[in-house]
Amino acid sequence: MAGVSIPTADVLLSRRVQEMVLKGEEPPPLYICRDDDTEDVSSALSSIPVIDLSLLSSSATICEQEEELQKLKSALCSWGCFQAIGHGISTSFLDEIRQVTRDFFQQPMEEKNKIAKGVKDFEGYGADPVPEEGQSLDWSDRLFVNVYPEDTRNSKFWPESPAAFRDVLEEYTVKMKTFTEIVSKAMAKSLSLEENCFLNQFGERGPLQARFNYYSCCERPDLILGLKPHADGSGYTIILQDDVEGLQVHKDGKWFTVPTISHALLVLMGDQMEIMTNGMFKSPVHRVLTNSERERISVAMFYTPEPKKEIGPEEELVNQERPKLFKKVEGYADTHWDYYQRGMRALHVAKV
Ligand SMILES: O=C(O)CCC(=O)C(=O)O
Ligand SMILES: [Fe+2]
Repeated sequence: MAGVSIPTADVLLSRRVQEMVLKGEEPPPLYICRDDDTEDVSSALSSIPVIDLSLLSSSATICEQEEELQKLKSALCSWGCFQAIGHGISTSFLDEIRQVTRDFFQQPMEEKNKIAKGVKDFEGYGADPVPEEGQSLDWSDRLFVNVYPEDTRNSKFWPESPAAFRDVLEEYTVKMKTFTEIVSKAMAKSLSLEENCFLNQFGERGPLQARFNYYSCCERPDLILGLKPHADGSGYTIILQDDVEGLQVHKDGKWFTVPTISHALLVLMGDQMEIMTNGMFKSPVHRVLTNSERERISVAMFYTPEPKKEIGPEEELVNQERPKLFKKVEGYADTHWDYYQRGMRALHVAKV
């Protein structure tokens, strides 16, 4: 038909979903990806396990510690994720992070575009590059920044407005670094491994990268996803949700909604932890639904081994019943860092 052109992915990715919604535009066809009839969403009572990290500290009894470690192992071997409570980060501080995130996205486009990313880059405000042609697009905008180690930060991508954003993110980074130390040790202990083994694989300079997600309201939640099904290429990811549900984890052929708990952090295994545990911990496929009434925000913190580090299955987890499932994978050049950067699953390159 002469005169009618359907916008391409490149054109759409240079625009913001939030902008289309504010202008009252119809969702373009490239965002349409799901056929609800084929979806199998679980209404089962079983849900993502909740782990109380305070029960893993030396102030808890040995019996409490053992019990919580068993729960942790079972959660990661079956679900590949858990909701962490008792982590020592106050609800009021978590609320502050949620608030600066909302305040950032509520600003005029002009302000946000001061830290816009290039179409093919990762850092900055915008949309992810699409790794494969023909993939549907996500109904979300995001801000992605390196936060640790400090010398990898690009201050030009750290918002100056809202005024509190930088300080809050800096404080959150410090807390996340401590959190990853606690959780990495607990995961090792749950598998009866030396407590520092995963931390040694990540390395002292294992990067933390923050992704602030904004899911605008969507008039067709039956057809459009906030984030399409994917597994994270990270070591593991720590997700702070707001009070709007939307995140779902795939398990046993069904989708399970992650309940919102205001003081909890969802810890979700990525491909690198699946490799390091020789497949014992699962890196679950997950997705985000859209919502016609309320927008949603989340903050995902990706924790990844140092880019140049070689990682592989812990030797103690390789035995006759569980032969080595993965090769060692190096950092650069088509290996773990490369795949993580492209947002693709690393597992298929790492299989023995
Ligand atoms: O928004 C969420 O809850 C999940 C985000 C996520 O899966 C990601 O950023 O990789
Ligand atoms: Fe994810």
